[in-house]
Amino acid sequence: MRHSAAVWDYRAAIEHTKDWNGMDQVVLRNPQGASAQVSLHGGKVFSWRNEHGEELLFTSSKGIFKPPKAVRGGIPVCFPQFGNCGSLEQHGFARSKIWTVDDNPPPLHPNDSHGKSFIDLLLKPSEEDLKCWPYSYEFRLRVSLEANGDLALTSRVRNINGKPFSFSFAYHTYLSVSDISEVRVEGLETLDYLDNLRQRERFTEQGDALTFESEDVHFHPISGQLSPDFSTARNVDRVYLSCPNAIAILDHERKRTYVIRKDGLPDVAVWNPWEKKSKAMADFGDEEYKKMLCVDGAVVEKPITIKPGEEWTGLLVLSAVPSSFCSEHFDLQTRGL
Ligand SMILES: O=P(O)(O)OC[C@H]1O[C@@H](O)[C@H](O)[C@@H](O)[C@@H]1O
Repeated sequence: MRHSAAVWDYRAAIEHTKDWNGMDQVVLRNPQGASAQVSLHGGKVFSWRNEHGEELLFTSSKGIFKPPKAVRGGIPVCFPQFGNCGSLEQHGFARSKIWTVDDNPPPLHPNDSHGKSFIDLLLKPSEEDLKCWPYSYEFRLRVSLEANGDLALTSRVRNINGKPFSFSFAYHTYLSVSDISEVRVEGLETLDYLDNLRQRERFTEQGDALTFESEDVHFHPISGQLSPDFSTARNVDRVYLSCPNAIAILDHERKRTYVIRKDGLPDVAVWNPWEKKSKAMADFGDEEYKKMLCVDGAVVEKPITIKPGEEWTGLLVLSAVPSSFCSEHFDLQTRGL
């Protein structure tokens, strides 16, 4: 499929195809050659490639491709529950459902369509679903590949029920990294977080950017204690609260920076299973924890409640840029956005 930038047809840049498991998927392209693959299984972005064809999302080589199991990697949507804080299955049911494509989605504004392609996926509860979560809703997920290669996800959850309902949410974003010990997360300094490895106890992050140590156990430089809130961590399973709307993940070895911008998503979950948990997960390679980091725009601490007829929107925009290009520009954004 060829597209001239001058007559870019954003609807024609969408290809409906099947993944290797025979599951329906949609491929979005931009004029520069970036692409995103979206699977209807789980309503999930499966792959996001830059214009050089480099994959920016992690997918486990041991992923289990058998619905309804969610394949480990990409960007599964956690809804209507994040983690196990509720009566539903871990991370909610949306990630294991088969979504549909809206063939007639609300159009883009003409000024906003240049070089962009997008798809709207829909999830509505079946009779069976209503038995385990008795609320009627319409979930519209717009996945959009921008002219500059950014990936934008917009979730709209509408209450079409007779009474209010509450939910938590996350874009469970598996970023691909060169080596976890080369990665630094900026934007979470000094924030409070709930530590899932310590019964969701609340801690405060130190002033340094979050890094991930590969070998030795680290001690707090002042107290000398092995400190849970020391900003160098190994296995991490935390929910940072009331975060800024831009977070940067710097991969020094690859000289690439991921920037996450978000709106309507106050919290940020950070997860790396590290060695022991990796070995315990059937759908994850023993060493694969070195190649990924989950950084999720999320709503966890204070669930969203929407009344009948109301709609909630959560926006996430992912960029992957050379670190040299990003540093100064992002520095201003994290502090001032
Ligand atoms: O194995 P799952 O259900 O995909 O979850 C992966 C991880 O997801 C993280 O968001 C959770 O905080 C972790 O506790 C969990 O282990």
